[in-house]
Amino acid sequence: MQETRHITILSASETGNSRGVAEDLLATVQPLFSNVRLVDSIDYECEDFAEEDILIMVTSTQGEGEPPFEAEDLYDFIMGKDAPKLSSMSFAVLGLGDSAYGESYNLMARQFDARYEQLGARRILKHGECDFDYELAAQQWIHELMPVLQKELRLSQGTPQSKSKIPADAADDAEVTEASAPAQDPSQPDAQQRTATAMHDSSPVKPNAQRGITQAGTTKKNAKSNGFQEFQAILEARSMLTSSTSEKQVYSIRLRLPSMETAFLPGDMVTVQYPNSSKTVERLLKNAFADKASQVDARIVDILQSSKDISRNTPALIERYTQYAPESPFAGLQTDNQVLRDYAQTHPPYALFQDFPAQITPDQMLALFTSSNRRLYSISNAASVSSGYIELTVTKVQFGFRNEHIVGECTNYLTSAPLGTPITISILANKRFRLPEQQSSDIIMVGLGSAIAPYRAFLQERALHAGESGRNWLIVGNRNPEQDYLYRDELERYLEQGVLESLDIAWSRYGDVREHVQNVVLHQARKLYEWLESGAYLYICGHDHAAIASIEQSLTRAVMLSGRLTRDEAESYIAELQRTNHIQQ
Ligand SMILES: Cc1cc2nc3c(=O)[nH]c(=O)nc-3n(C[C@H](O)[C@H](O)[C@H](O)COP(=O)(O)O)c2cc1C
Repeated sequence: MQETRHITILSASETGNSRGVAEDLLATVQPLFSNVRLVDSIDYECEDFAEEDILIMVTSTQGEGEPPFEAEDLYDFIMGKDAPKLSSMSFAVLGLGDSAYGESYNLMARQFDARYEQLGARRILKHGECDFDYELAAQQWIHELMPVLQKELRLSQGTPQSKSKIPADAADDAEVTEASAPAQDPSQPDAQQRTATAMHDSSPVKPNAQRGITQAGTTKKNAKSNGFQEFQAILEARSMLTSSTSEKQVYSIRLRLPSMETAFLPGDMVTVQYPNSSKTVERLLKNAFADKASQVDARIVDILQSSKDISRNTPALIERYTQYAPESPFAGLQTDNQVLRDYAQTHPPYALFQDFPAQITPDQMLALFTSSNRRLYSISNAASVSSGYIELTVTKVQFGFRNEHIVGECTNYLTSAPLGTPITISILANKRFRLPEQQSSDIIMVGLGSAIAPYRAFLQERALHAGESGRNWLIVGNRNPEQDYLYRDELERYLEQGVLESLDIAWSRYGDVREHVQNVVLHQARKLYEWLESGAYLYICGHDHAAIASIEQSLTRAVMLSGRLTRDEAESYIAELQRTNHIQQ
């Protein structure tokens, strides 16, 4: 072993997934080569780049194609003009992302990979791109990396067995993943989360230990999940926020926390573990095994029901399935292929078995599903006002697919489980979605539908400090004021009390006037620009990517009009506000 050689595993993670993969990589490399260290991006000294020998980076992509919070400084440094030459460094990059994000899918992995090469470093392995259900793909990439590293370091040992587990084989290897979707999108069945745009906290990252929760990615794994701690909360109360005549059913859900788990901040999120309904499991088995479905081993049925995400389709799932259905049109396609992505977006997993029947065993079928049964929601209350419980704003997901009535498994669970049911959750600190450090700063909150959830927490917190807080302006969209006015009483009270300086609601299905949030942004261009000019923080939040893109376009237009700027100037203006965390999108 040549002691002069050294490996740095650099982890850039926000919710702990990449950190977990980096830990697995460390555990795999260490038995062969001891001169290896694992560093979180937040702790990385950028001048060390010049000294690196072999750098293996595991990074997720966050926001809309942004680095994880902890890697922002590192990103700015390495992308900046003062980045050092890296001609003596060898590198490989593994990315974790979610193909639902379209063009920004694994953007960080691609950018870091390209940049290291541009700075003169030598790539030893093609960068990897893992999707939503990243675990298996990450293991495969590590498996490819090991012989390359051995060759690089001229090690003679055989490839060690990875110490990390192959998720599909384990019933309890739960990994938090997230999904969200509009109700009509069968691929992403449980809506509401992906508050895709988030406020950066301009303050340094603070350990969450004192808040009684585990900060993702900086603490040891617990037995079940990477990076964060799960515990049981009790389903305490549930009420409908929409009227009985509304097409959508939106609920307020209250979960009582155990006494030690009360700390969270406005903007934080929660993962919810749900059981799949027996109907969903039966439908899957029926489509996979036809009249032999009833003979499938009870163990497999139990794992499918209690531990797997079997309702969200992904390109990676289709790719795995294609090995059993080589005649399918997806054979040979990469996971970034648009045909594959489109199918994943519009078909639940069981449709694969319907459309491209394959000879597959129950164990093989089980191994297709690598993601665990968890969904992510924004917390809609502030702990400072209502400690001891969290509230969620949950739209019940339901849609028709080929004459079947499909319900989102998690939203169905949350909206129908009996009160008193213990529900396994974990709280995730969301450092990208924070109120400004200066209470006196104004805030503008732009959101769609149930994405009002984190803003409700913001408003509760700001109301508490009403005298010292800056102005609050809420711009939200929903369908119909008579049926879909979420938190009406609270918002009207805040208006009366002056907590809300302005409230604009765009009703998209009300009479002849069909208003959308992007129109409101344009109509209010001047006021919006004035607020931004005076230092306001702007939050944009929602899970409908097309609508968010329209809001962004309106924002650019609003800045052009009110600031009398060219498009380029307006885009630079917005980019600067994003850089300084005054806008997150
Ligand atoms: C708010 C939010 C924004 C995200 N944005 C992107 C994105 O733009 N592109 C992408 O490929 N994945 C995106 N993802 C998916 C994450 O990269 C993925 O969940 C990853 O496993 C997270 O890894 P981490 O826990 O190490 O941060 C996003 C996830 C969240 C919660």
